[in-house]
Amino acid sequence: MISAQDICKAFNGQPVLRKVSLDLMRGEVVAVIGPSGSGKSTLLRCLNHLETIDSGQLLIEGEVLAETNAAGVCSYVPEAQIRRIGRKMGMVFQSFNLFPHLTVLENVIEAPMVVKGLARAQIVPRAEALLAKVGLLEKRNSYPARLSGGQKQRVAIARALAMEPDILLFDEPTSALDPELTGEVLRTMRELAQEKMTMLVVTHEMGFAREVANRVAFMDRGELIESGPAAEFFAQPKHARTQAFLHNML
Ligand SMILES: Nc1ncnc2c1ncn2[C@@H]1O[C@H](COP(=O)(O)OP(=O)(O)OP(=O)(O)O)[C@@H](O)[C@H]1O
Repeated sequence: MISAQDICKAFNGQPVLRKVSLDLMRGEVVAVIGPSGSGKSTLLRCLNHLETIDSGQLLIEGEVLAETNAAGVCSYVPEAQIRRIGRKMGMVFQSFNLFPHLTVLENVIEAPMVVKGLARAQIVPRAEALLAKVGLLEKRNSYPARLSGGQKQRVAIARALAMEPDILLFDEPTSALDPELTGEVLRTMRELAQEKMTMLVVTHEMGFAREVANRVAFMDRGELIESGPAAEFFAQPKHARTQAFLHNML
């Protein structure tokens, strides 16, 4: 699980996250929604240590990643620990971030070989099983340039799963896709949710948030305004800012 408490983050003196607190329990799917520029991606990137926080506390699977003392000084655990904790999380980006010079299969086996030191023969069967799971086994020798956006994103999901993470973080996984290709990616994510994969999903897909997420969190201007069970959240948003946002989106 993830526990983020009172996370603050500024870029060039401009606050982007203002005391954001969010918990993600094991097996839970949480969707983070909100207007453009509200800090959703920054929050996700802070959880995955792609950005550092200025203050607050981050716990990943019960282990401290960063904490802030009474004097307000924030410190991270040592680098080796950061890397080990980081491996508990897999990340899927809006822009896929596949290696263009590697085939689909090579993309999936790269990190387990380089980061975990697994032998190729050890990881290939698992990589092939993951590609079969996302419906792309027949593309294993293709290069990313030959795939559609939806296929690329499904490879990116298989690649993240190949590291056997406890938690998957998705940063607007369908935003770069043509509308007709979002369905196949959302279907894969829905299957993962059914298998009780713990997932935090920054998304503009209200349908996904409503149907698949257990909980929805709404961010606006760097603040986490409210969060709650998906059905309740959509039926009875409590805060006026949430109501206005949903009114425009739905
Ligand atoms: N590396 C950075 N340097 C400076 N400013 C940044 C950086 N990353 C994000 N920001 C700023 O932080 C604010 C929040 O950005 P963020 O990408 O987290 O928002 P978001 O809610 O994910 O938006 P979107 O839905 O458009 O992706 C924005 O004003 C953005 O310009």
